[in-house]
Amino acid sequence: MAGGVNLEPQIKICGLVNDEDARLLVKYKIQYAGFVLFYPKSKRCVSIDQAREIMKNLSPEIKTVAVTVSPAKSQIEEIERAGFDLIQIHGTMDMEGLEHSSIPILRAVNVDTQIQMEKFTKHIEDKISGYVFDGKNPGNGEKFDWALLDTIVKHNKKIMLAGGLNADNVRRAIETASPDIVDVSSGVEKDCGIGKEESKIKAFVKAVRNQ
Ligand SMILES: O=C(O)c1ccccc1NCC(=O)[C@H](O)[C@H](O)COP(=O)(O)O
Repeated sequence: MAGGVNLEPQIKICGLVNDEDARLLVKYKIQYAGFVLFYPKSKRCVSIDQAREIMKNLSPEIKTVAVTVSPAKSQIEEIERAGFDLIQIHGTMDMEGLEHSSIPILRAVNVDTQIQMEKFTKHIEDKISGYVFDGKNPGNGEKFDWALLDTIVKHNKKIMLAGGLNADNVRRAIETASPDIVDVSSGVEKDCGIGKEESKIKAFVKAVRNQ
């Protein structure tokens, strides 16, 4: 990646569905907690009320991320009112909704064979605190070619790497792409697919922190 090497990125665990998931994030000192909202097609989708209950188990230093797909203005407002730290946006950006919001944005870029960065007005650009580079279909455990991130210029934005990461491949991903944050969901999930598995989180954290 143009602009620096980060061999011990922060960690985001995405798709929390219950209190136990949240307690594991505290135990393993994970920095970001993601909640999939307003997207019933996802098995990890929770309501804002459920997310707020789960969040009570997090420690204050963990940043909460509302993960959305093409959120409407009213949904952006609801997310802001609920007190999330960041909104992660896949799909389309409702410029009017975002113009009037002050919640920092993580813009998701779902990568297929190349990375094409969007252009935004300065007002929106200033609200984007980082980019989440993810596989083509988010939350499906799909990787993309991490070396594509080599061409990205950071412009003071956080670079988050997602898509098919797990304890076995995350160190290689870090060494290839040197992201600021690594983001995982399927790779630390229980075999039944609902909720996070402690042994997988432990192994993931060990690999990221090179312990
Ligand atoms: O997780 C979902 O089901 C989901 C649905 C719609 C939009 C985004 C979604 N998840 C976003 C993410 O959490 C990241 O894509 C994720 O951390 C990477 O997922 P995975 O490849 O399963 O590790």
